[in-house]
Amino acid sequence: MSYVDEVIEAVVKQNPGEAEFHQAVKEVLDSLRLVIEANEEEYKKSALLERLVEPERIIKFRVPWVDDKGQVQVNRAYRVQFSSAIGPYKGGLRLHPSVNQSIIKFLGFEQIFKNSLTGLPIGGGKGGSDFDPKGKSDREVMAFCQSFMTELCKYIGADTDVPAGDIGVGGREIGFMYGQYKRITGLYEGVLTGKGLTYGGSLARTEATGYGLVYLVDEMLKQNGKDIAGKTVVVSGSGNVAIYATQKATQLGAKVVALSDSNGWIYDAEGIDLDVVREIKEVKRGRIKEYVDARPSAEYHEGKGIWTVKCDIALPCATQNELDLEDAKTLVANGCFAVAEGANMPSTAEATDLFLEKGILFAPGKAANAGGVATSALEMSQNSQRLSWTFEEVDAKLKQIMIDIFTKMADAAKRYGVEGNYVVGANIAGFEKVVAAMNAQGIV
Ligand SMILES: NC(=O)C1=CN([C@@H]2O[C@H](COP(=O)(O)OP(=O)(O)OC[C@H]3O[C@@H](n4cnc5c(N)ncnc54)[C@H](O)[C@@H]3O)[C@@H](O)[C@H]2O)C=CC1
Ligand SMILES: O=C(O)CCC(=O)C(=O)O
Repeated sequence: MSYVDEVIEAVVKQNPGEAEFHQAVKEVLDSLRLVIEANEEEYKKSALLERLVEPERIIKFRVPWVDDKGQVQVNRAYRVQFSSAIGPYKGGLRLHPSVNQSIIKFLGFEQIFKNSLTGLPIGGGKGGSDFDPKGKSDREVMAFCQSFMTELCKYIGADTDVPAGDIGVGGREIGFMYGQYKRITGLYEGVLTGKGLTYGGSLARTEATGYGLVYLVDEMLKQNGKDIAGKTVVVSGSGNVAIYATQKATQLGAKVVALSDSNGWIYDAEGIDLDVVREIKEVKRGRIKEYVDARPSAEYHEGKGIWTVKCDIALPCATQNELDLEDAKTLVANGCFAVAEGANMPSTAEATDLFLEKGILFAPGKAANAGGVATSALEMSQNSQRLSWTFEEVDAKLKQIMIDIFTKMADAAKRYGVEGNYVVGANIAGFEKVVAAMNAQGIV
């Protein structure tokens, strides 16, 4: 059995029930076979892969809080500090009822390579809780966030571990968490990113993941003789990433015709009116079906099915495994020629394989959505300098970082004889820097 297969088998055996984590490890290690086989003896001797797939630390804790009826609720929370090889742990916090150790570990593992691809000095981590912010009052969200941070603050810091937002964690939640961190530790430091602009946040961080996704798509299309202008785009989700991906794609001349949430999806043949979506999602915290109240010519469909909408470019921006083999077949049959992942691991392994087999331009999440964490690293730099850069400055850096990420993954794929396979390219390019840092630092 090859070294890669031995490690994959051990990961499955030693982490029972962690399906998403197994999936992420398999996807990464499978695509690294070319590199690993060329260095097998050396990597095996230093147990490089065994160290890479084992988090440095997992913190698991309870979060008690009081709801509006005076009832005490208890949630379970995690922070997975996966790898500090190239910098302090960095990665978001997810608040969603589906959160468990497997999901946080898969996200933390992906984050190692994504953060490496940004070219900035940030390690990999992720956290979250099974708390569901949906339907909770502001006071309940604050009570949860304060209790969550009361425990988490013991393990994080501006130079050790810097969390940020992810599903269910936006400006409101980051504000409550930051206030509690400061109150307990007395430190006014860049311990979280995605902060509000009045207390150390960076301009363009809110937009960064969605904008970065479209900058990368733009570059991928250009390098393949195509143009985003005039193309029809389907974006799934309607949260932070989806909203700003829609905005940037529209600015670059594309037409976004569909968005979704966990209940259903909307189709607007004239192009999504983002003001309506932002009012529903960012102000009212409502459901996407309310869109048709303001735009009666649009359609709302309950349940899954957004990938049946005919498009040139698909941008899955909701959640993991939201796009399966059947969806991929439908997209290809409908003429879709490019897919870029705004979410983390939204395509199943089978769907990804089909896209690659059919020659679809496919940008994996760890490259395509890296603009968010890259801009978080820029927020950390501004906090350290005690300076604030302009929107234009941050946006220009973000754009260059996304172009560089495309170049790195395209070059790595070419170097290993699989030109155009950006899955292999992104994994190799991310892996190389992490391995060099691990080797330089001895057996730790
Ligand atoms: N916010 C950020 O900076 C970054 C986010 N991501 C990833 O992007 C994805 C979306 O995150 P955000 O937009 O930040 O979260 P969000 O909480 O702002 O929005 C999530 C969206 O996904 C939808 N959704 C959740 N579960 C769904 C399901 N089962 N089916 C259909 N829709 C569903 C929600 O209704 C919501 O519209 C996640 O995979 C996240 O890990 C990746 C990089 C950075
Ligand atoms: O901005 C960050 O630190 C985290 C972003 C994130 O969670 C992600 O890239 O998936």
